[in-house]
Amino acid sequence: MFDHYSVLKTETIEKLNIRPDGVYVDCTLGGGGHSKEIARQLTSGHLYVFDQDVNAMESARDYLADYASSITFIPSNFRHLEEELQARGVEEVDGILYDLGVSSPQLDVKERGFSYQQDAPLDMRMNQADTISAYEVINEWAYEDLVRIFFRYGEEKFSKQIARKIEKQREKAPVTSTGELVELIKEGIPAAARRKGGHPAKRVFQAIRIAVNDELGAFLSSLDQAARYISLEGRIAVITFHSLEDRICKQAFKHWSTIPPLPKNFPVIPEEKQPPFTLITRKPIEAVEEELEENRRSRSAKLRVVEKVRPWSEEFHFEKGWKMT
Ligand SMILES: C[S@@+](CC[C@H](N)C(=O)[O-])C[C@H]1O[C@@H](n2cnc3c(N)ncnc32)[C@H](O)[C@@H]1O
Repeated sequence: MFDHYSVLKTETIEKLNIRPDGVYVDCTLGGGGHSKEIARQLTSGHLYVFDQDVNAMESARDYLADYASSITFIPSNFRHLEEELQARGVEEVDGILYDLGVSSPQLDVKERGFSYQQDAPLDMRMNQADTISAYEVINEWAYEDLVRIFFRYGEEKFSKQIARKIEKQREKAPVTSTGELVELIKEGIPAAARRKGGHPAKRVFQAIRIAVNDELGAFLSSLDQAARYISLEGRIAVITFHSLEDRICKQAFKHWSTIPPLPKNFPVIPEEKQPPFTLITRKPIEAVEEELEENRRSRSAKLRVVEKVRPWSEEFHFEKGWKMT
């Protein structure tokens, strides 16, 4: 059975303003904790749930068995949000939730290769049907690409040194396990720096995981679809766990809720320039002490919520203008 602590559960459900007859989407089903809370509040309403991990979906299906008639399971990447909802005849929804990243079971099942704490094959695919795993990234990607992802997605200062160690090793034989990779990362980081800032492999593992699953690309592409799909007065809630996803969320929400620059002396703001969303959380909501005591992962969690106040206009499309800084 999937055992998963649902981060910021009470706060998220409260901010989603669930209507018993509403239509909701949980983009990241995982263990099903948030979904169960949403489903419990529905009478004639319906919940669509996405997860690209079929194992997660099968376990959550059991966990949610009491609410089966109110839930449609969609085993797909949430980057296909619009397409999958359209295929099921859904025209708009009243609330969408993203609780990003990996679930505890994905981290805990050693063979999935997400953890730097346990020796396992290099994998890290959330969707086990995907063709690129951590093995391909580590053994086949060019030195420059490794440096780029370690630096951008892991904010690792010693990206070049670590990539050089990997390059040297794979000239002799492929790197096949997380244990071998942890050793190479340690060798690439000077001893003094290795003792600071948590486990030395943490940042590089995060970077590889983001790259393998194209996590930022999927999130960016899904967000604009969510913005179009949500009904008036509907809300989008996002829980992020690291600064890169939080930056995307914060900037997208700001973009959707701000009047774009207008020519000087513009007499009135035309309707299509009026921002379609308003911020429900000016500052992100973080876990309270009680939750922090129960769950370590909640420490880095940030919840942001927006509400749709006007019809969507393509003027506010966010993905096209986003640049990684
Ligand atoms: C943090 S867990 C969600 C936990 C869930 N809210 C709960 O209460 O149990 C994130 C889940 O989202 C899934 N996921 C991450 N990125 C995804 C994507 N792009 N498309 C579909 N599912 C994704 C992962 O496979 C994982 O099961």
